[in-house]
Amino acid sequence: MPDPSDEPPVWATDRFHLCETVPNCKLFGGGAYTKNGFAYAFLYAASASPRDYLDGSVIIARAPGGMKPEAGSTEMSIAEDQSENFVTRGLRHTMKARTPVVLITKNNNKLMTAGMPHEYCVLGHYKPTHIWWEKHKPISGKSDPKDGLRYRLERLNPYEEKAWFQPKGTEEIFPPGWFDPPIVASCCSCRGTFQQKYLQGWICVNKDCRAYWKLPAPSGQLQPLDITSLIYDPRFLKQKTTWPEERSLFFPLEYRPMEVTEDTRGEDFYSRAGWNGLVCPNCRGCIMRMSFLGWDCETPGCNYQVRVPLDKPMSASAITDSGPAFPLTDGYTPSQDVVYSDTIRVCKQICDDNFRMARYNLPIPGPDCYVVHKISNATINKAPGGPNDMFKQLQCTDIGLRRRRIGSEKRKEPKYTRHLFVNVGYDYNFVASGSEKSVPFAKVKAEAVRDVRTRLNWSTAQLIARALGRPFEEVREWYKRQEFNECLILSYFQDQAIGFHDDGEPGLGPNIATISLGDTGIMLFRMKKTRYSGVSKAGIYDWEYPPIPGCFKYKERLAQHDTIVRNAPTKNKQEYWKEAAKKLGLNKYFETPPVVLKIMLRHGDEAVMLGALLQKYYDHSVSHVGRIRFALTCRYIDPTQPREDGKPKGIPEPDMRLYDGSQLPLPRDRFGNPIRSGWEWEADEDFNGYQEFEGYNEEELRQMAEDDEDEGEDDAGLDGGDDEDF
Ligand SMILES: O=C(O)CCC(=O)C(=O)O
Ligand SMILES: [Fe+2]
Repeated sequence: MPDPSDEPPVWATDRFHLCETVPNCKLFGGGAYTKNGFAYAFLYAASASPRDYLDGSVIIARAPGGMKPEAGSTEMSIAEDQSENFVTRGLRHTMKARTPVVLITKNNNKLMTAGMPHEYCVLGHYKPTHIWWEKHKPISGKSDPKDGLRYRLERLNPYEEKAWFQPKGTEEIFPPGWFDPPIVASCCSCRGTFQQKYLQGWICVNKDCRAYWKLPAPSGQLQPLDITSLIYDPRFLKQKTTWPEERSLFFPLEYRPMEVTEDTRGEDFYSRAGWNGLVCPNCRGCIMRMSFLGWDCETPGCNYQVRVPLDKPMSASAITDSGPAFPLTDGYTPSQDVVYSDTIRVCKQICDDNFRMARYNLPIPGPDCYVVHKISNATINKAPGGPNDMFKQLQCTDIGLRRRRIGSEKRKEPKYTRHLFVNVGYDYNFVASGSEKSVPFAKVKAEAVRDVRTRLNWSTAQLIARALGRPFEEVREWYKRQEFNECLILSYFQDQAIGFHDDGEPGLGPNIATISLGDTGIMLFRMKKTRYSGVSKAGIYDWEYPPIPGCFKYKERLAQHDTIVRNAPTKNKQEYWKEAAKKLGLNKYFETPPVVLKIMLRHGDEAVMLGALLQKYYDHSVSHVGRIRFALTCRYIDPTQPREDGKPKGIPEPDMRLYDGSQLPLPRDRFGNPIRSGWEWEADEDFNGYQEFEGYNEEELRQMAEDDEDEGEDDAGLDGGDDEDF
């Protein structure tokens, strides 16, 4: 294959790099990117169908969909009639609005006449000029021709430059406009006016017309068209379309890069624009913002990098609060949490050690499962080594925060977490594959961050002591056996979030504690889909877990669960479980379970989840409004449980430090007396047993469910929902 004449304007080694760098090109999944009714980008890859066409100025492509491969071949044929969908409609709107689309090619595109130098190359901007219906030879075995849609696109090329992908040393033989203009005629049946597209003759391309795709014969009779030997009319194919003032149209293939000047602050790079990909000025490859430190070109031999100023952090006073919040004072900060479900038992808040502590018991059988929200105040945040110091240190120190690949390293098309993270202490076997090791606590450069697990150990042992009504010192002793030995540090820039997931991996302790820094995190809880609906994706009855209040058909399931499980046969179990689910009418797997609890995590707040079953019954997600949020989450990882890949988990580092949050001066009343409330938790007076869901706000929940969908549910978990805008 000959080399192309020039280098592509932008290229990438994988989709992710491309999608984060080229504007309006979020082709994370399929072959077209549409948004708000417009089609913006198309990926033009492997499968070519008959009559597909490409040269330096024109592309004729078939609309995606309805295709199947021919038996024993990679050639695709139409198996079903296509119908106009949102992509076609989007392209039509784009065409009418005179807005170009970006075309990307993959290096397996069979129509390219020059070898592609990279996996993904941007061909350029194209003007959509025609969309029409055709009849297609159907897939072998089917007799009727099928209807399919075709697009003609013309390279936006106001300066008549040669296409970079034109084979080296060649010219386009017939540049656009070389031939006479296309023949235009109207259909005598439907009156539609169309250009003649094929040399065989003019045909009507209105699918609803009786003359559709038939050749008018001299006798006046309509003849069927032989679809196997069609040739494009060069007058149609190579016509030149001009758009008004297209010489003034300049469509950049990269976002406006953020400039680093003397005035630039670190926080400028937390905004959405601050973590877009860059096009390397040296090699034209796409560079994702993989690191807190900035951008590093990954092309071997190309050392281009952009560094973010780490010495000008965002101050704690610049943190944006989501919604109406109360200014922090030295008093106990009011809560902004919302309990949407009556199934949650809210305990009386305890105010002590400067924290307002709200406890939410979830309706799970067996030992108590609950979430505690510890709401911080100004005294805590400002104390040396406290949240304000941590916030600063996290921004100013290179602690290794990076985005990492998700799933197996071998996966052909890599995916990356959206947010950045680094693991400290024992290895946590989560979704990101990363070959990098966890950083020992002793080696973390930011001191306040190293101390975070000591703080959270104190907090969690305190909470357990309160829950048991036992003295702290006593609880602290046996708690030691399960104290946190791992800390996952996550940073979320603007629009980054963590989708619904649980923290119930095998080998994780029952307690998980997080400290939230920066902008307010919105932590949502909802039942896991299988628990809520009582049935797995595959239709199997959820036999391992008894139903809990708030789940779909709670009463019916509760009444029958034990019997169903008891009567399970030893053979053909799957069939039995499927039948059981069907009988109960459990058909809600694909419905989003309602959010039951919203916790507003402000700067310095802690969220503690207690009880292993909590992770089996509920998922949580966290998003934030604003530019930057850090979450430092500590877990206990059982050293005796093997890691999935058999590698060592790290070096055990018992928590030898001390932290005692009760040493800070307490809020005082106007007579100067310290204020604190009781030691033990009590249920709120008005809790009247578990009920079906009813107390939640429909509108708000729908909104949340929609927001959630935007995040792309497939790879929730630590992926943080990467498929933006899908
Ligand atoms: O961002 C957060 O606060 C939560 C992080 C989390 O859920 C996790 O690390 O598993
Ligand atoms: Fe989590």
